[in-house]
Amino acid sequence: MSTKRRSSDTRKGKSVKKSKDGEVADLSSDLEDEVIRNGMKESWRKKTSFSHGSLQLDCEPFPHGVVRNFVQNQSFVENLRDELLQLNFHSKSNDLYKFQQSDDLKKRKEHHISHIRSLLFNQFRSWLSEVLGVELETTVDISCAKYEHTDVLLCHDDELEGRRVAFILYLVPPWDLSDGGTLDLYNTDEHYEPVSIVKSLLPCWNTLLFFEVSPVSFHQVSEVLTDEKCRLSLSGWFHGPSLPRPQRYTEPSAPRHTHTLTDESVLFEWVNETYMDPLYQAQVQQEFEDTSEIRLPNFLQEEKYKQVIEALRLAEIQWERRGPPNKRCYTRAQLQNLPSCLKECWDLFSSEAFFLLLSNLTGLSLHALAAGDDESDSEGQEEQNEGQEGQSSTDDGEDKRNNPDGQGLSSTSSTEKKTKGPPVCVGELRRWSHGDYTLLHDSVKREFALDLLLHLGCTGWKAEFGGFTSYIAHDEDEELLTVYPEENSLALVYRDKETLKFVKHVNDNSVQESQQPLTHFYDFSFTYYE
Ligand SMILES: O=C(O)CCC(=O)C(=O)O
Ligand SMILES: [Fe+2]
Repeated sequence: MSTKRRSSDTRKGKSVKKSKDGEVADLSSDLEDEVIRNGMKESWRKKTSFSHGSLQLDCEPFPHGVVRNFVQNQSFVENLRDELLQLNFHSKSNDLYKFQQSDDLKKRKEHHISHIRSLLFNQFRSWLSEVLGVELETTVDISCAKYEHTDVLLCHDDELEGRRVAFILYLVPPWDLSDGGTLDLYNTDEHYEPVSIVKSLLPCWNTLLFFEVSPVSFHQVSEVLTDEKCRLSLSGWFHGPSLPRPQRYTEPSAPRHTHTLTDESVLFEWVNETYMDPLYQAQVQQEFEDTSEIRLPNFLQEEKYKQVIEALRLAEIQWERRGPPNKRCYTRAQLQNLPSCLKECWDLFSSEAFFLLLSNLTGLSLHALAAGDDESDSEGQEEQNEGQEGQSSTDDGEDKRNNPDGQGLSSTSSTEKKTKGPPVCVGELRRWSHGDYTLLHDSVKREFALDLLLHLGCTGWKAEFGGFTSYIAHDEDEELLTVYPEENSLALVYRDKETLKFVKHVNDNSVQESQQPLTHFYDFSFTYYE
């Protein structure tokens, strides 16, 4: 931890600064008012709210403050904005965000940028240190962000070593709720997991917002919906001693099941007969072994496919929302009252016959009858693997799959496999609409797995709508594979322990550009473990 010191420029008096070109920059005079400062200080200590002049403090759902008219001089702020807009911006996109970030501002020499940086990390930092009763360090941590139509920063808590207070100075034109781009604050549950948005703050010209970074400081920048305005901001963190962090909550993993007992007839009823041909299967397996992924178009037979599409539109399906928002946001169908056609499709993916088909298509040992597998048959073992615990056995865990290179989709070559037990699967029928996504997070158990995705109702879906599945290498932002929604096309992807996946945020283009009624699509998402 770096040395904590109160810098010599803590000014109690006037802070007027003359720039080279004569432009003067003063922070709000309310920041120099002792009565207001003491009021803020007292409220922060008691975790109550406070409002006076251009300053406001609220402690729900977590402590945050607002300073309106942060810089007194209009023309300074306008020139600062123009200076920032001249910088190079880089498009940033991953599971959590899509926006543009400027070059590093730490050392920029432009007049207005260096001046605001100095005001923030000297004068304002001293004020904040006093109000919070915390020594904030002189560390400069600041960047400029530009959010335009469909840009977003999903639910996160900002926690990173050293960060104590987050700040954002908004440099936006007049902004309405309908423009999106609000800063949304979440409340949290007993596990310190975010639950729902309880406060939304509209960005406002020359307004500075700050909040304490803590285990509960979950927030998001909601998607920008206007295509006429740019949400420009300066943001960063004041560093200081971190608040104590309880251990992050690890959610229990979904129960996994062994296959259900069925005969082959289910395959001949449902699956395009092309994929039932052993010669064709051998070709698919060859390709899969080379690339660890394959797409099988027109997977369901035409008639069955039509029935499934029709059934997906039935009102009787109960769609439940899945959270928490720092991990996922989409709906899935409850199994109890699934229309019979969808239940049958579900049963197909869970069936013994399908485990065998997958073995033949991929070369993985998902069934004892698969060539090269020397395991005993796992018939009759149903629903016995609850979560991760049920899988351990006294077997040696040796790789018995007949995939010759022994690797999944990966940038590395780790070979460790799941402790041996019978092959198992876990699945969901999901619906993806505007605003839905999944995020990478620590609770995902990293292991070898075969992912199956069957996209439905997505004809006309475009890559720029989001909703695609992205596979990336752990700890690197390297994209390994993207699975775009394709109608009635089965995607199989074998991933290793170092490979993670997420579904990209479904954005406003899906609503604006798609032909009605294509505002959502569906997928059967199953994962199989050898
Ligand atoms: O721009 C905002 O309102 C918040 C930005 C933010 O949360 C961040 O950069 O971490
Ligand atoms: Fe943040």
